[in-house]
Amino acid sequence: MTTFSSLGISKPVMKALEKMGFEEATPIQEQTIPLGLEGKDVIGQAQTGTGKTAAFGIPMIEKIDKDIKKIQGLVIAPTRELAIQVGEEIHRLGQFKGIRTLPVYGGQHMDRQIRALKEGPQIVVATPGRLLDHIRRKTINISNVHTAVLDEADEMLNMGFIDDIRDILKAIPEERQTLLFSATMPKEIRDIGAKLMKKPEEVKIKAKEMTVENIDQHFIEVHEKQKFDTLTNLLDIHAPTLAIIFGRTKKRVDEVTEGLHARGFRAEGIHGDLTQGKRMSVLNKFKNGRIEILVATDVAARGLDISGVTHVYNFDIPQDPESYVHRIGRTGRAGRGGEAVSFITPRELPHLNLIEKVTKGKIKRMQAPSMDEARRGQQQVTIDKLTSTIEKQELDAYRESATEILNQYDSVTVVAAALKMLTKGGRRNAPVTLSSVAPVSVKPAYKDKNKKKFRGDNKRNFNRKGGKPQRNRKFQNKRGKSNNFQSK
Ligand SMILES: Nc1ncnc2c1ncn2[C@@H]1O[C@H](COP(=O)(O)OP(=O)(O)OP(=O)(O)O)[C@@H](O)[C@H]1O
Ligand SMILES: [Mg+2]
Repeated sequence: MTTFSSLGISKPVMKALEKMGFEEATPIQEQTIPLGLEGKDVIGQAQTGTGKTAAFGIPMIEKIDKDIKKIQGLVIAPTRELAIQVGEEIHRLGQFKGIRTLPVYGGQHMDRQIRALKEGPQIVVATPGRLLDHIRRKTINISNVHTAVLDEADEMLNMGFIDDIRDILKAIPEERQTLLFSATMPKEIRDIGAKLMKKPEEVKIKAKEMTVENIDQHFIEVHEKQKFDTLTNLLDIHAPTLAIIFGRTKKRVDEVTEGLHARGFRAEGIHGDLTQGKRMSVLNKFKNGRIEILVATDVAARGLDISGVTHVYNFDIPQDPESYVHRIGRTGRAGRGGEAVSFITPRELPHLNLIEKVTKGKIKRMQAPSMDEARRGQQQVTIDKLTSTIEKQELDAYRESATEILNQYDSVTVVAAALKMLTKGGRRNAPVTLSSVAPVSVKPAYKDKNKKKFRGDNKRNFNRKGGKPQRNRKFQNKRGKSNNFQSK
């Protein structure tokens, strides 16, 4: 067990950690915070939900001179929602040191952002496009930045972002400290990253699998046309507290969301074509439980930390194994459990094999549930509610009417009628048709690289390779959550 105080953390940050309920450092924090404090460049890789934000946030905060009202720390993240979330976590960590943190992202009023930048934030958490806009307009000064972080580094160094990142880093002094963090780091991308750094130290928290072991992973082989019925049946059986459903395209997300509405589920979609205001309001509704289902493109795949997400469904299998890791990592965070179910059409089975091989995980086959099981699932939800009402007592006001009705009908009939009335699902048969989509195929690059092992290989063999069994370390934070982070 490593306490934060043994890592040489200052009093104000210790006070913040205590307030946040962080008692012990997670393995990635334990290993990278000292390096960060020494000023070393670091490439940090650890599973989803294991505290990478604080791993780079804490040393960054420690190095800020709070009397200098200039941007000294810069974090770059791939999506707006993630920039906001990381900004909030850094703000919490730096609250007693009096550090000003500002998120800067697209879709926000430029004028308002420029005004906020003039107020002298010391840490900026930005998305690359908007940050470059400010650099080009000279409305941001990052010439005093001494610490730069790429969160979701492999995504930031991938084709879509790499040119922007190069341009941004050019505007920061070369003697900076550069930190790269992600749950996934393909070697080619890591090599690109290392070229932007000075003698980087690599910290990779060893784990048997790339995905967190407390996420139960399943797949269902299902034809395209049956996916939607399978989904609603599963939702009835699982009765998730909060669930994220990933679809391949924006149109797909819209269609699945509409279909879920037609069948009586509280769901909203999130993707890049929505206004920023809408994106935020959908996410907020999801966070405070006003909707129970978020249907999303990969815009929500990385980094988002929403407590209470119990289930992730890959309505469409993702193109890259890395994307699979991040998507399912929206559940099973900070040591909690979670369940992930992926829908695979028969032609996509080789793609599933590739995902298993790259992530070194086992995705267990499960059968598509029947309508009958779904109906029982719906009723179970009602029964649970009924049971908890019984346990709470306070039923005296209803006893007289209950006795009257029981004089007329037998008890099973009465309870059955009550269950029927209370059980949702009247709209479960609403017809829903989605536009058809082509199956995902294995990218040629992956195919070539994995050709030999991949073709005749049997899943079992490549799942068993490498890595010793992991020990689990439990610790409880003050909010009462049991954090079962995996230890090294
Ligand atoms: N030492 C700790 N003790 C208790 N909770 C922690 C600790 N460190 C982080 N957490 C909490 O764990 C959750 C996950 O942290 P974080 O979002 O930083 O994970 P991550 O490794 O960046 O995941 P991802 O790869 O999905 O981005 C957050 O709610 C965070 O506040
Ligand atoms: Mg993260």
